[in-house]
Amino acid sequence: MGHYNCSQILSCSIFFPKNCSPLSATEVSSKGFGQSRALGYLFANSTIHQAPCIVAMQEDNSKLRIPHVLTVAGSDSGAGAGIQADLKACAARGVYCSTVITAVTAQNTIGVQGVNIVPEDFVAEQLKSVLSDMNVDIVKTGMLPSIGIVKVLHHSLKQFPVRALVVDPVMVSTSGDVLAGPSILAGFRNVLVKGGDLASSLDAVDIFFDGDNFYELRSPRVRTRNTHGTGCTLASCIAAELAKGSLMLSAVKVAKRYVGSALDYSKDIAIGNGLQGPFDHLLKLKSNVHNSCRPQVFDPSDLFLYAVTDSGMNKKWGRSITDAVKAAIEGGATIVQLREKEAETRDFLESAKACVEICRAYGVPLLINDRIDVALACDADGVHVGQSDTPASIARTLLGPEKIIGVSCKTPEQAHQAWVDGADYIGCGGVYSTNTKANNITVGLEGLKAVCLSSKLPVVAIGGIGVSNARAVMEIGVAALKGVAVVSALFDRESVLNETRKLHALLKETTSSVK
Ligand SMILES: Cc1ncc(COP(=O)(O)OP(=O)(O)O)c(N)n1
Ligand SMILES: Cc1ncsc1CCOP(=O)(O)O
Ligand SMILES: [Mg+2]
Repeated sequence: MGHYNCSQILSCSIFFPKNCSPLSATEVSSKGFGQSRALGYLFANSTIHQAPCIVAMQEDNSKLRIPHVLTVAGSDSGAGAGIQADLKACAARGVYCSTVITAVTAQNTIGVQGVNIVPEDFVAEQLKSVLSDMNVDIVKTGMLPSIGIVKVLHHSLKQFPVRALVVDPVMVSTSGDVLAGPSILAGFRNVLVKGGDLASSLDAVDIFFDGDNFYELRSPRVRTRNTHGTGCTLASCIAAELAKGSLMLSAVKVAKRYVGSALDYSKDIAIGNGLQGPFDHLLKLKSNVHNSCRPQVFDPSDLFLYAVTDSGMNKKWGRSITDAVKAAIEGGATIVQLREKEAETRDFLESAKACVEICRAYGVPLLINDRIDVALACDADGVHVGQSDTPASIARTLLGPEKIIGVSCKTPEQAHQAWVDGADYIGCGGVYSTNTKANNITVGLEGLKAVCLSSKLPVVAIGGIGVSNARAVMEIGVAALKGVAVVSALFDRESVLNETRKLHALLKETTSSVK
């Protein structure tokens, strides 16, 4: 991070709602920035430095106080910018966002086809509704289409002060026209000058001024057409971080990093036919497009033949994890778990990514044993955790609602807790003793049956199971038992394909006779 000297700064002025007095202020006018087009400017009240942290603050022992940003901006029908971008950015950053709409625009990725400005008195009414009731922490402004609306906002903020104001004025249009000169900037203490639109620069360089020092914030430029709404999003994200109690500089840094990640994540998505598309604030669309052939909901029948890998066994037989996984699926495995206890994290991640590709191509879910970080990094379908691993409730929080979570249980109480924690299935065992997990307490068929009878979740049996005893396991005849999970009977063998086929055929036979 570099420092800029004061000869590069011009003065300007603006009000703050808390005291409405002009503060000394600045604008960066270094050569490159002064000549650039479509710069956005963001401002916020420096009093935020004394702000307490309010994230999920408890009020009167019962109410949870949620950080709250009010955005005062225009609606973008294409939902890439404006109010819609602000809502998505705040949601992504975990902050409540209320909205006062100043104008309704008809726009898409091609351009703006129409603008309908909301009457001043109705903007005032919206402001009063929200500010008089909702404990707003930070106000963020976007499109303020008339002096009258600026005055209305000023008046409302005098009546209902907030902790800080983040202003995102449009100074220069994308076409290069100056829409507001330096004089409107007088009074800001904290200023961020965005350099993201300087297309000639390899990096995206912004300059932040906190009233005393200048900081250069540099990140790699993301090459993408999907940049519509980056300014609104950056400003909203700064507002969101401030609402959570961040200091100004860290709020700006987090916001810049968030926008960079969102752009990078969305760089190849295609929405609309125009030159500048929107990006994905929630970092979700790409994976959904990518995974569109994958079932979104866990299907308990996937537990039928559960193949669990073991790197030691694959190494012993001279095969890679990917070859082992492919052979198991071709032999009939209906779900795969990578249980790579010895692997280095980097190697594990690399093979996990390759296995995700393979499993996705076959439409078979892939879970990761123990390692939630690896599951997230390779976008696996879920994880399997044991009683001494990360609790399933935390795994659920980290992985979100769609991923599959399995939990090892030996007792009905553990099975109940797994259900409470948001798990999808239970792995019950060891049913029989096994060298694969030495010193593991076995539950036997009785223990398996007790867990299955009590469980609200589907169950897969594990531990010492193979062709010789899979029938006995399935024949306990309890509806919750959906299949068997197997390590050595598939992978500590010469041919994974043949062993999986044999076990699959046997399970098929068993289930048809049990029915
Ligand atoms: C399907 C399935 N069931 C149980 C386990 C065992 O998990 P855990 O208790 O965490 O033990 P480790 O596998 O980590 O040794 C499992 N992996 N899969
Ligand atoms: C991971 C695990 N959890 C309980 S037993 C077991 C090992 C199962 O391996 P195998 O199928 O070779 O008995
Ligand atoms: Mg474990």
